[in-house]
Amino acid sequence: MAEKSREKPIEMDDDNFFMSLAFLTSDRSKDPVTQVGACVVKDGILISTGYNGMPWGCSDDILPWDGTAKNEEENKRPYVCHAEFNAFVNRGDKDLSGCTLYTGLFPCKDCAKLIVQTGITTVVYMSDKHKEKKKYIIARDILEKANVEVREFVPTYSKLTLKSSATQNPFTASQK
Ligand SMILES: Nc1nc(=O)n([C@H]2C[C@H](O)[C@@H](COP(=O)(O)O)O2)cc1CO
Ligand SMILES: [Zn+2]
Repeated sequence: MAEKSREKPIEMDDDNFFMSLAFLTSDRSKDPVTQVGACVVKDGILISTGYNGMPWGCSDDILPWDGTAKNEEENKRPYVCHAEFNAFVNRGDKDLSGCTLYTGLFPCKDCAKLIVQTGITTVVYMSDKHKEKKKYIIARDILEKANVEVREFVPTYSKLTLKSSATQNPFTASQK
């Protein structure tokens, strides 16, 4: 009997796996404009995940997400917990020193400070679409000054097609 030929599975490395997980996590966000997901990883093991949303117990429906209200306090932006922030909160009592953070969007300056203070040593991001804005210039500067390694993720895995408004691009990876 002829033996069935088996294709060797393509290896899915840490970067492709954990960024995909960050994007999957982002789908839980109620933000209709920008869904962001993040995960924290130590030595190839998942420590926690987070996505952007209102603080626990605050309804998602009491304030508009779209930034159209006249006063700042009537918009969602100042209230929302960022994906990275929630990933840190969700870690429980685990030590984050030496961890890698995967995030769909480049961290803001407040999350950059948390990254440094928690001892995270590497940040992998998919999009830095707001990089010219001051708060991201400052964020990058904070990470650089604190010697946090920052790198852009370039997908190389063929089996994934994920979409997220974090990048405004379909995340269509292909094996190179
Ligand atoms: N790194 C990030 N993580 C996040 O979770 N967000 C969230 C907060 C908001 O819900 C949404 C849009 O953020 P902003 O562009 O208005 O600020 O994305 C935004 C950024 C960008 O700083
Ligand atoms: Zn942030």
